[in-house]
Amino acid sequence: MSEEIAIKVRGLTTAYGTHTVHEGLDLDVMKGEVLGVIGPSGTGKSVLLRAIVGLKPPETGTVEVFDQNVTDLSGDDLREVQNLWGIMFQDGALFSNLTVRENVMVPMREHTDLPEPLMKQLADQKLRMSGLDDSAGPKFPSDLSGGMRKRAALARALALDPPILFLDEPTAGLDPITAAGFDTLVRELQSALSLTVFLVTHDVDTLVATCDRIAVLGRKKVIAAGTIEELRRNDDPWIQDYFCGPRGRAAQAGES
Ligand SMILES: Nc1ncnc2c1ncn2[C@@H]1O[C@H](COP(=O)(O)OP(=O)(O)OP(=O)(O)O)[C@@H](O)[C@H]1O
Repeated sequence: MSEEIAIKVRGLTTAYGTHTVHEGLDLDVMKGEVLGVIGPSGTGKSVLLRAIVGLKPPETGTVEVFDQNVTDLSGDDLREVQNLWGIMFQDGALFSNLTVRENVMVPMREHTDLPEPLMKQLADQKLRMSGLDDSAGPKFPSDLSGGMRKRAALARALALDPPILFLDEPTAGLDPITAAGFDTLVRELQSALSLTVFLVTHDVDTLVATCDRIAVLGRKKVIAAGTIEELRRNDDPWIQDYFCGPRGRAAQAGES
């Protein structure tokens, strides 16, 4: 991790109708870190991710990615900046009518003019990097297990070699062993590719296994950010319950 800021969010306010989700939210994601984003259900973790990547225009505030203000971009400018990140949505969001390999090729088709054979080769490479063997490429998403679908979605997020990866609940719905395998993969890829990772999760095991720092959302803002050790010393009741309640203690025991 460097001291350089990869993503800088300042004064972010988002709303749906009269419902304000974030109000004056500030957040820094440092280059090369895995930042976990946690908080009670409905505090706006997914909306924050969507606001950063331009899918939910904010009411006010700015988002800078590598010093470039991405808040007001549209058209070609937005498309260009989208090459800086890959996104793995909560449900994987694979196209069910495309093979796994074709799914990984979708961002390449949208953002590059690479020849078809090279796209196929690169897609297979991303699938292998994500822990799938060559037999997965020609299959349809429905032919894969939940864990394999998550890996395919990760391969698609990595399709354009982005420096930043957004993961929304990557281990949700996986059994603990498959989830642990996915956590290891994320950490290995982060280290091999020097990725900056923004990871929304409820899974305390995932936080312990993958994250350098954690940001806690609550009361429409980031109420705390730091390492797990730092957050364990925070006296906010939700944070105490999260890290020092039974599940947090179990994860801590697994860590030592
Ligand atoms: N498309 C939408 N239209 C209206 N309200 C929305 C929409 N998307 C999200 N919201 C609202 O924004 C708030 C934050 O939602 P969000 O999904 O970001 O929460 P979250 O912290 O990710 O929750 P969870 O942990 O349950 O996934 C919620 O009150 C939700 O109902």
